Amino acid sequence: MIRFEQVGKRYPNGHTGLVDVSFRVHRGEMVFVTGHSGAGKSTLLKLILALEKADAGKILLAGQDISEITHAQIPFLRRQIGVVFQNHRLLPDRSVFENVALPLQILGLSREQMTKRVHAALDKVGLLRKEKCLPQDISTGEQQRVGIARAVVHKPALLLADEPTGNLDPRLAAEIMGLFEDFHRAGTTVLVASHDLALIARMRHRLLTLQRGRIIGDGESG
Ligand SMILES: Nc1ncnc2c1ncn2[C@@H]1O[C@H](COP(=O)(O)OP(=O)(O)OP(=O)(O)O)[C@@H](O)[C@H]1O
Repeated sequence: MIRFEQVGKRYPNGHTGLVDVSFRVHRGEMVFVTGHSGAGKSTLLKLILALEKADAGKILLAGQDISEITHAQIPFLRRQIGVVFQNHRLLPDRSVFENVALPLQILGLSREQMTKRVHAALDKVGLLRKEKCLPQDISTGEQQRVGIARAVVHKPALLLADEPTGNLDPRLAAEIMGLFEDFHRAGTTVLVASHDLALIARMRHRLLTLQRGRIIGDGESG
């Protein structure tokens, strides 16, 4: 599903993003990426999303070489991917339903199909009964679950998350990670960047460890 071959990324200010990074993630795998602040976790995710461009090596996503992707191809690439951020970035003046429906609007679905998909996604994260609420009227953990519903509503083959449990207490963090495991079990490829080693260790999935832009470990997390 994802293949990095000797990928390097240096930012224009001279900061090292990634150095000689090679790995493969198979379809349906769940993988954690960890490392200290500045180790390159976000850079790795941004390269997969074509938000940044690698300046060495090759990146393949579902067989497509995205190191050479054109602007016109980027929307098609992103349709295969769902993204969850730490601060979920919900639109404050739109209801839970409308926030989750956003990624579907460009797909040209009928109102009926759209409602069905949004309800299915909200159901998966246990929030069907909150669909009419505004983000400010639900808890932080619920807001993060809305962010996850929005990331999966278009049924992406790949789910990426950047510190998705960053500002949640340990119980909520475990609950959110449990949701990622549910999507993994249902066949989605899941890549989660996190520095919450205690939580990762309890979950037993593959763990890639980055240090100063290099992969220094690739093994089981538990
Ligand atoms: N847009 C940018 N411009 C310049 N340098 C950047 C940019 N983004 C990241 N960097 C640098 O690249 C390196 C890797 O950063 P990255 O954000 O990938 O790390 P991270 O592991 O995600 O860190 P954190 O856990 O703090 O989010 C750091 O030295 C950082 O300062």
